[in-house]
Amino acid sequence: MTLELRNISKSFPGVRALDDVSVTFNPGEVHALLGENGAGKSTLIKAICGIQRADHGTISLDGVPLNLSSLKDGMRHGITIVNQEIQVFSESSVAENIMIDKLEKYRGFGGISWKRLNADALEYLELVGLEIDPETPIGGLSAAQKQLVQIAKALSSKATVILFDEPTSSITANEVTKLFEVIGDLKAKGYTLIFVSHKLEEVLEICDQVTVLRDGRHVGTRCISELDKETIIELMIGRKIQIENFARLETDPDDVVLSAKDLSSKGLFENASFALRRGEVLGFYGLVGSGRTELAKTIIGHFPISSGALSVHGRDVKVRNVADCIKTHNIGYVSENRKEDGLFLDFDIETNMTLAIWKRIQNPLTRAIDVKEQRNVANGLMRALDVRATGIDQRVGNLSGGNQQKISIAKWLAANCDILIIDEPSVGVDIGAKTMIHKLIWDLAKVEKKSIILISSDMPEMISLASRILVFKEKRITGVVPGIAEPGQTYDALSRGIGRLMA
Ligand SMILES: Nc1ncnc2c1ncn2[C@@H]1O[C@H](COP(=O)(O)OP(=O)(O)OP(=O)(O)O)[C@@H](O)[C@H]1O
Repeated sequence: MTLELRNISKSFPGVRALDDVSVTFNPGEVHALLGENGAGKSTLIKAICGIQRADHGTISLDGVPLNLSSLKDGMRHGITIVNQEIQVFSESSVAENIMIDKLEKYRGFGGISWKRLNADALEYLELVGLEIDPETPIGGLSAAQKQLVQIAKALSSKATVILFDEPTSSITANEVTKLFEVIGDLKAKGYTLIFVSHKLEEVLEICDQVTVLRDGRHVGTRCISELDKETIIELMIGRKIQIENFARLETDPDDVVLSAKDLSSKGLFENASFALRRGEVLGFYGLVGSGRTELAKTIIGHFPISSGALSVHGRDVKVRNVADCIKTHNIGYVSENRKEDGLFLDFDIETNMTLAIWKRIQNPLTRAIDVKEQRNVANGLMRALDVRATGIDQRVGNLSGGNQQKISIAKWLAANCDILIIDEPSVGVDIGAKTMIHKLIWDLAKVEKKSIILISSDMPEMISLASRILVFKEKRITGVVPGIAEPGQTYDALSRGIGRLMA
């Protein structure tokens, strides 16, 4: 079906999130919706799905105007969303998740006919190429499998418009290939598909049309054949950006700031040994659940050490908790899960950015915060990271996802830690900000001689930034590969090397 948006506008206090946006999404096409962090993509998606009403404008399907008041309402009209924060009922079966809104159809005198329900669910699972028993509890599925279940659910609900909101942010390369096959299949069947992503290589691979938003305005809609990566970036940010090739970081193998020897945390990872040098970016690469984040969280005292040793600046330590980690050992941790343990969403930008340095900017006698210093630090970081907000007093919960990520990183930059663990720094972050964050990380190591552990499942990010890459698989470190700045290394050879260690 043809989805037509005409003159859509939406404002929040102090922000015009969408300004007179008109776009047409055609059936049988994958249509990318792109823009920098805060450009208005989520706001537009929410209006299309019925989650949040626009202030002005019309949305129509095959010429019939819609007046959607909820997500459920959108689904009744065949509009559905597959998103990264996957909403499934984890205790229940795959089949129940697919059929949750259609249970009445299977109710008879003897209650629900599970046999019929499971058989129907199986048909939809087959349509998305997912070979699993419909009675499998959904909680144990991988993120990619859960996403396919969401697509199966959309098909069972007779959806005609499917929106994908950054669907590849936490899935593996093989799973991306599979997802793209399913999307290709849906396209061939005439579904109207909207694809939101910051990964431009993927957009070039699977999309037919590209719509770019900038500061809430529709900059243009172009056919993919007219575009390349550079042109898309220019449309998105209004200028060209320089993608850096980072030079080699000179480090001394004997100048170790943090090391682990046969470190284990029961059930989370086993026998991890590594040494982090001063002025180095050490990569932890692996899939979600491979042990990389669990190891990082053990270093900062979030999980207990069950055996082995951890030492900081040559001394064996027992980090008691996260507060002890920053206070005693000067180790900071930028969490991958910003909403849960990175940020205080109800507080403003200034407070969040300076949380880790309150002690430093407090008057030792009166304990009053030096407000001027606090403002200076926050404003400086806003500029350095190009945070898009109305000001440092804006509530963090009202920022776009990418801008929240920048605040989370800024908080630890302000803390000036010797050792910084950064987990998935660029998930949900636009290409301009990603480049900026990469440069910041590299500068911290090169110029300020900070030692960084970089955790990422983004292979290009890992290869371009890390000096050495530890590869994790099934709770163990399976090997180490050098960084691309080492003499004679190429991207393809390194990515093959990493692939072998993960096989
Ligand atoms: N509930 C809200 N209250 C106040 N402002 C909001 C609210 N929701 C969004 N905004 C603002 O609207 C603008 C558009 O945000 P939106 O989330 O649509 O951007 P986006 O393009 O999806 O960004 P990202 O790529 O970072 O997810 C931003 O300036 C954001 O701060």
